[in-house]
Amino acid sequence: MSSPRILVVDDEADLRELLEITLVKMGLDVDSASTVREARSLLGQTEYALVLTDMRLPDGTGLELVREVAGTGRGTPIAVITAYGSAENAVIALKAGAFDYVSKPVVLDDLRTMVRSALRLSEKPAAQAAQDAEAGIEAGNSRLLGRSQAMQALRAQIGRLARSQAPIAINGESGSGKELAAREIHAQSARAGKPFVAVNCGAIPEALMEAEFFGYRKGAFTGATDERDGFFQAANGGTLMLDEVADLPLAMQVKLLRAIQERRVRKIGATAEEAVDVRIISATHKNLARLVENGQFRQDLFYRLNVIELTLPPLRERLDDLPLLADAILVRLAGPGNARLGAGVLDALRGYAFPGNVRELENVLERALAFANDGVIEVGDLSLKGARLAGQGEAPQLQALAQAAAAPVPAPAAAQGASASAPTMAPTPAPPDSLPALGAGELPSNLPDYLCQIERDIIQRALQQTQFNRTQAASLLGISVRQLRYQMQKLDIHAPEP
Ligand SMILES: Nc1ncnc2c1ncn2[C@@H]1O[C@H](COP(=O)(O)OP(=O)(O)OP(=O)(O)O)[C@@H](O)[C@H]1O
Repeated sequence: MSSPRILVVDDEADLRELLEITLVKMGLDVDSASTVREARSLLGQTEYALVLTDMRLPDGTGLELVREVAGTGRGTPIAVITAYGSAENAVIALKAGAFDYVSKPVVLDDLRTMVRSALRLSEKPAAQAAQDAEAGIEAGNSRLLGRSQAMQALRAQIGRLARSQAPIAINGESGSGKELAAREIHAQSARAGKPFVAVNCGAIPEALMEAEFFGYRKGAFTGATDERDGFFQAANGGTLMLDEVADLPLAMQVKLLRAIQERRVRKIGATAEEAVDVRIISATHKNLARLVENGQFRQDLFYRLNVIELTLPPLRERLDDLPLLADAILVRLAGPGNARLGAGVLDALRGYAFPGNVRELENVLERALAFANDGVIEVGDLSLKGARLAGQGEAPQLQALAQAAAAPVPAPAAAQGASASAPTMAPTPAPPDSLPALGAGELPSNLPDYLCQIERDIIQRALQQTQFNRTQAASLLGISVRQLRYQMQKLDIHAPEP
C-alpha cells in the first residue's frame, strides 16, 4: 500500500526542505511546488492527503489555494503556514476553509501533530463521511434528533465542520442543544478517539480558574500537594468546549487568548510552557458581539473564537420536531412502549414557546409523567407555565463563592443561609461541620480546599432537601442542571444507592 501523499507549497527553499524532510521521516510521500501555478498543476493530477501552503507566494497567495481546494468539495485538508504574529491571517484562512494552520517559525512537533490529524481525517474520505452522515440521519443515529429542515441543515453543517480544526462558536438559546452539537462535531472529527472536555465557564469560581484551565505544579500554592493537569491538558488531542464563554472574567480572557493563539499553556508554578493540541468550541446563549461592544468581552478573543459560527434554532421554530423529540424523551424516561402522549397534548405543546427549549421539553415531560396514569400523559398533566428552567440563571451562588474567596473569610457566627439570589448580596456561607471553625480575621490554611468543602456542603444540602432530584436542587441553587452535574462530578458527590 502506498504512503499518503502530501503537497508542500512554499517558495522559501530552506523551509520547503525542512518540511519535506520532516514529512518524509514520518513515512509520507511528498510533492513540492514553489508557486500557485505549480501547485494548481499538481493538484489537477494527484489526490493529496494534505496540502500545506505558505500564505505568501510569488504569483499569488495561499488563500487562493485554500479557496480552490475547499471549493472542490473533495474534502482534501489544506493547512496554511502563517508568518509569526499574523494571527489574523490564520483566522482568515480558517474562515476560507483551511483545515488548520502552523505559525512560522515552524515548530516541528506542532507540524507533526497537525499532519497526523489531517491523515486521520483522510482515512475516511469526504464522500464516505457524507454517506455516513446521511446514513446517520436516515437511521436516526445522530444525537441531534429532528427532521425539520433546520435540523437537517444543521446536521449537514456539522458534518462539514467536523472536517476542520477551526474554532467554532455555537450560538443558541438555553437548552437548544449546544453541547450536544459540540459533542456531535467532536464525534465526527478526526479527534473522536481523544477526549471531549466540556467546561462550564460560569460555574468555576474566578479564584480557581487558572488552576482549573492550565493545571498547577506541586507546591505552586498552599494546598497544591500534587501536580494537577488542567482542562487544556485533559483535552489534549481532542476538543475543549468552553460553555457559557461569556461568563469568563476579563483577566481570564487574556490568558485564554494566549493559550489558544500560542497553543501552549503554563501550569501555575511551572517555568516552562507545554504544547497542547485542542480544538476549541465555544458556546453561549448571550450576544457576544454586544458584550464586545460594551467592553465586557475582549474583541481579540471574540475574533479568535468566532471563526466559524453555528447557530442552533430554538425549539419553537422547529415545532415539527416535537413528536419525534417527545417520543425519544419518553422512551428514555420510561422505556420503550411504556409512555405516550394523550389526545391534544401535542397541540398544547405546540402552543408553548419553550424558552428553555429541548431541555425544558424534557423537564415538562418528566414532570408530567410523574402525574400521568398508566404512562399516558394528558393535557392536565402538563404544567407548562411553571416549567421554567433554572438553566438560564447566572450561577449567583457560585459567583458569590468566588467573591467569598476574595473577601475576608467570615467567622462562623456571621454565617447566613447559602441560597443567595444575587451576587451583590454575596452570602457568607456557613462552614460545614467538617471544616475547622475560623476565628474573626483568621484565614483558612488552604483556600481551594476550604471553598470546595463549603461548596460540597451547600450542594449536598440542596440535594438532600430535594431527595436528590437534580433538577429541583439546581433550581434551588439558581444554577443549571448542567452546572450542578459538573460541580457534583468535580466534588465527587454521588447520589445514594437506591
Ligand atoms: N436536537 C436534539 N435532539 C435530542 N435531544 C436534544 C436535542 N437538542 C437538545 N437536546 C437535549 O436537550 C438537553 C439540553 O441540550 P444541551 O445541554 O446540549 O443544550 P445547551 O444549549 O448546551 O444548554 P445550555 O445553554 O443550558 O448550556 C440535553 O438533554 C440534550 O440531550
